Amino acid sequence: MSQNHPYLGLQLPSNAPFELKPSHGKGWGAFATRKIERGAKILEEKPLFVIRKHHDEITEEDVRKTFQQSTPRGKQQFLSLRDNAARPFSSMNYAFAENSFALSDNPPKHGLFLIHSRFNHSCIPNCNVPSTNGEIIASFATRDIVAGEEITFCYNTDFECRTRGDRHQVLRFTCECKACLPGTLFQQLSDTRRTLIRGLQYLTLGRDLDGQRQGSESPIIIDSQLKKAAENLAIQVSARLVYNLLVMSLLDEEELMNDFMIGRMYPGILILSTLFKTEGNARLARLAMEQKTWLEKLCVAFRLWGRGDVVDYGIALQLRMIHGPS
Ligand SMILES: C[S@@+](CC[C@H](N)C(=O)[O-])C[C@H]1O[C@@H](n2cnc3c(N)ncnc32)[C@H](O)[C@@H]1O
Repeated sequence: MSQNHPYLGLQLPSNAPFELKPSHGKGWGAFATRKIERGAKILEEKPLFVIRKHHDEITEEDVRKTFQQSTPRGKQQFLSLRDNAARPFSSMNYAFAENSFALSDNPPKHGLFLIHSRFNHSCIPNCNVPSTNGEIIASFATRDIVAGEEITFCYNTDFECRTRGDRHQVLRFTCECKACLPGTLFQQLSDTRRTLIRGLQYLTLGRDLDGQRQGSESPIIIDSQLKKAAENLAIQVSARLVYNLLVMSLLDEEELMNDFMIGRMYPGILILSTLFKTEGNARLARLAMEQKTWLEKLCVAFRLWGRGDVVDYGIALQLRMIHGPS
């Protein structure tokens, strides 16, 4: 059946390091045809077409109109899309939603991408969420990928803070990656690590994933005084550094540490480590950051635990200015 599947008509770049083929239990997917080194570009792709609206405002009529304006080849490629490689999509709007990526929020812009949309999801992926540059999107290997391995990215940006059950509710399919396989030690630890990361994020940002405060019915932080201190952005700089390094160590254990994650988190941690004004604290923070691994940095930073610094009050003031009044 896969010999005459419409996806075989999708044109890959001549140097693409992957092929499209059936992926067990996941429709079709992209599989490496040779070793792809960490950091290497996997695919750069232009959209088949673009719709300039917020995704929840895009209608069947919008997609139909844009489709009508496409070239005959574009039309044929759009019509070759299948709902998880099986049946034709029930509507053009649904086909667009399942095969598009946001290009910008302001002004809103979504592009339909034929090839990147064939990449399946993993909660421990080996590829970044395709990054945008104008209307072009690109994906890179976040670790070495061996020939034959499936190329995956994580469909949601906050999954490092969500447990398996939580993730599956959002995904609407059952992921079977290493972090999702029930009955394994890794999976149990994964849920614990991701819950801890969510709590540590609450402690440093004073807000939950959705930007909200937790009600008492969702006790990620059960110590009410600590929760209040977090919400008032009054957590000491020493504790902030420890919480941040603990997040990095947990991400490392979870196999989610990669150049994109480092790029997102490290600059803030580095700034934090230079804020200490008390000499002994400043020395310890420097020593922590000089260590090689995240765990080693964390172990040294633990020696700062509970040590107040003259900068604590100033940081709270600055953060309140950034985050607004609590
Ligand atoms: C954007 S498509 C990915 C390509 C799709 N497999 C295909 O054949 O066209 C997203 C759909 O693929 C399936 N999928 C993606 N990742 C999956 C996973 N880890 N486990 C099971 N199904 C998955 C789901 O049906 C999902 O709605």
